Amino acid sequence: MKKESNSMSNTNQQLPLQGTGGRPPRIIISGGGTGGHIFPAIAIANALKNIDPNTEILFVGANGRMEMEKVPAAGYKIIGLDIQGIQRNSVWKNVMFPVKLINSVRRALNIIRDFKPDAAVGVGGYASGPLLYAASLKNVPYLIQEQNSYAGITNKWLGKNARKICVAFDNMDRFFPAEKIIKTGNPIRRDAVNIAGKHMQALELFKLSAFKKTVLITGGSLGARTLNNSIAAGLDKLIAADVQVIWQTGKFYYKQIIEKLGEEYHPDIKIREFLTRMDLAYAAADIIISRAGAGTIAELCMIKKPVILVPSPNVAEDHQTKNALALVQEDAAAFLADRDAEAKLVDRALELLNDRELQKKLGNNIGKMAMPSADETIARELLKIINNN
Ligand SMILES: CC(=O)N[C@H]1[C@@H](OP(=O)(O)OP(=O)(O)OC[C@H]2O[C@@H](n3ccc(=O)[nH]c3=O)[C@H](O)[C@@H]2O)O[C@H](CO)[C@@H](O)[C@@H]1O
Repeated sequence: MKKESNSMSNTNQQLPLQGTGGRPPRIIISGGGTGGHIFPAIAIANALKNIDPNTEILFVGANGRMEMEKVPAAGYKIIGLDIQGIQRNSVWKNVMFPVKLINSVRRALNIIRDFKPDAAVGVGGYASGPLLYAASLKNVPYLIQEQNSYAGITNKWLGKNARKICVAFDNMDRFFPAEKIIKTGNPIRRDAVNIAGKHMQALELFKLSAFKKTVLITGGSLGARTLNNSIAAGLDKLIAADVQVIWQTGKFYYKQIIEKLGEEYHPDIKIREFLTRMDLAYAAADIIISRAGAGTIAELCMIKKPVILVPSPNVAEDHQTKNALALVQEDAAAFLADRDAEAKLVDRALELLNDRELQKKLGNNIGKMAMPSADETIARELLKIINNN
């Protein structure tokens, strides 16, 4: 596996930025479903625009999914395909799947015909499959960005025709042809991790006291039931310890938590459905409790704060545990199994808040694992693909 350095090579910098016929490059970025796919996609788009503001970028997502809201909010155009994933819990819900898939490939072929991209990117999620399949039918070269230490069936299959596969973990040749793999790290939105000098602004936004310790709880882009239950079970202890909390519940759980606790439960407990300013949430936090999604982990490495990871056990091949252990092995994060969280999480958080030495060690070590230029490295790889085509 080839490993890219974090700084750009000269060869890369001298790349002419041109699409077909000398016009600026046109690129389709496809995928989504959760923040873990969408935000890396936006980071790659931002890096492409940073290299050449004239680059034309079109996103292709799945109707009804988070990308249809988050991508326009980031300033990019998106077209939705009428595609869903296989529903494992119900055979009936899958009856329309083959029809939707065929229609999505047709629609993707039309999008490619109209937009005339020089290259495409797939970040995983429902829309990547039909779009990249259509790209291969139309001889449009494409790159895959795999965030996790485990690749799903669709990405493995798409990997066969990909020009490059950008990954964040070692040993990915279990899933993809070794000669196509580049270890770039996961692309992160730079504004989400730019926390320098923002502590006061963060305290103001969340109406927090400068004299109390702050715990940030994040369950990833959708929130996490176990983290919510664990915090709810330990609220009295947190309040008694005079700790303030930014508690991101996730969209699915917010209403029921608010119904139970009330909007203004306690002035030190800030309950939020979704955090649009992750930078300020990270800036406010003394310690962070988090799921172990790949994108969140890449961000945590950049902000260098002490973290307790509680990986979700409900993801393919238990990949969040692998994501978390990669850090734990380097003494870069504390770890708590999902099954122990309700009984132990709040106590562990309070212990960590009182242990300055451990906080320092974890913060230093997690910072060593950051790969800050993944977005730019991937953007340059894509431009190389266009150049060589
Ligand atoms: C349940 C599930 O399937 N999780 C997967 C999903 O996680 P998920 O969608 O949670 O994604 P990640 O943890 O990788 O990233 C979450 C992203 O959402 C942002 N954010 C989060 C909360 C919030 O309130 N505001 C906000 O902006 C974070 O800053 C981060 O950029 O994709 C990841 C990357 O493929 C996988 O590793 C996870 O296993």
